[in-house]
Amino acid sequence: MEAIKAVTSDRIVFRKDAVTYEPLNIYGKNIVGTDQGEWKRHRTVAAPAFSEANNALVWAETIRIMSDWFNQLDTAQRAEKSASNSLSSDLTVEMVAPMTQITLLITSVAGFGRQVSWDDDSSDVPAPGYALTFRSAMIAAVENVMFRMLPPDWFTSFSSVVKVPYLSARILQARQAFDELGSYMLELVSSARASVTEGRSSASRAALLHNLVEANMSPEGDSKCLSDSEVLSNTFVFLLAGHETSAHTLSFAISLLALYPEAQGKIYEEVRKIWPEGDTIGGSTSSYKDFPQLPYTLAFFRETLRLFPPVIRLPRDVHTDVMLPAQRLNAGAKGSVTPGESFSVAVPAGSIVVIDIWALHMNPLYWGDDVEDFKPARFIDSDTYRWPRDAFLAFSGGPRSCIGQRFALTESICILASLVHRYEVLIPENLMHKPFEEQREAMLNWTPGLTLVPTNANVRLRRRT
Ligand code: HEM
Repeated sequence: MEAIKAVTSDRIVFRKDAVTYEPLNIYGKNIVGTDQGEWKRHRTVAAPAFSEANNALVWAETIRIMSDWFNQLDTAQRAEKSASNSLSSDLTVEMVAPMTQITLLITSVAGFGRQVSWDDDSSDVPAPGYALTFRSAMIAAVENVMFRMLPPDWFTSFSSVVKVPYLSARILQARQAFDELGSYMLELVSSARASVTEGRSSASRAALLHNLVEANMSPEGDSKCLSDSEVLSNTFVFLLAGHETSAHTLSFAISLLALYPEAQGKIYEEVRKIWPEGDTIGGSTSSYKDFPQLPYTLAFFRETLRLFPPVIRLPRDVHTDVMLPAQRLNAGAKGSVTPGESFSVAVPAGSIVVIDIWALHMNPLYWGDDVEDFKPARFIDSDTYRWPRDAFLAFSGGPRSCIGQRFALTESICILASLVHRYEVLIPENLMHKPFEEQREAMLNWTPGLTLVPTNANVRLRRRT
């Protein structure tokens, strides 16, 4: 743990390999694809954009989007019931797709300042001069990002002349989506600038893009300023960095709700205190001030992140010869460990060190002998216990830690609370009569991708009210 702290806190000696992330600079330089002084310029402007006003917007939009989704589920449920003549009103839902859509739609408003509805609205036609609506351009850009990042420009031009099956279509789709999203975003930058200059208030005032534009206009010297293309490049990487990480963790969390009904019951108890039964998710009264009233829901989400961190390893390039502190562990009975001798490891410049987040999260020295168990309460402090902050690295640590941590926690807690308020989350029918271990293994199955990808996040939803 000491070595990890040394690595994450020193961004001069231990550097992110910016070259790997350079393809992300599609619209211009941004916080993810830069390092050192260049990165600092982006981070200084970006940090204040993740303000409390932005968190309040995230909460309000999450409530709106969840209500839209619940209406969709009601329609699906009615259709299924009449088609099958079934008495059961349960609905089986695969969670990765809706969670991906929900987190994208939240970022559309709280990131870009563009409110979009759950459905592809047929009356929502592309703006003059565009082939795609803002919503379609955003979704197509995210879905085709690899086809925009990886092929060199000459190959993209070549694809429009010589058709390579499948590949040409995806590359051209990606090009169109990115071009159109870029144009939409430039319009949003201009309109945000106009609203700041004219002191106009607008619905999108707390959106990240608006905040970046405003911070960029403050008279604090040019060195801090980002160009328009850098503003939109940053807003786009917020969308990329934020939606899959959150969507996949939420999908695991929802499977865990079904697997651990007692923990789900505690969330329901907590939620009922702030949103009485029958109330539409918090009614019109719910706001970001509800967040601190949901400590167990937050602990539940953190425990999900401990067991399923979306980013499992972080590599860093070592730029100077350095000594790192280390400690041997003595293995005890039944997987327990005790601290052993401390020593130092010499790490020469030119090495790569890899922070193993998952191993840290599964170390019994910090989390106890029940480290494998799902126990949200381990994230709740008491008079005699403080959960080990330095042993939890899902959002990384130090200066390059996740800038969107509070954004992610705000949307995720609101999503879990509103879901549990409306539905009882249950094991799907095909696993209902299997032993617990088999259910757990099936529902929490994953495959490696850019993040941990849940492969079987199906649950049954039963309306409570
Ligand atoms: C559960 C959700 C999330 C998790 C687990 C997560 C995790 C992480 C981790 C581990 C890093 C460090 C990556 C590295 O050093 O290579 C990171 C960086 C970052 N995250 Fe997140 N993230 C989440 C959600 C979000 C959201 C919602 C946003 C934006 C709205 C966001 C924006 C970013 C950005 C811009 C960086 C780069 C920061 C920098 O280099 O200064 N993340 N995130």
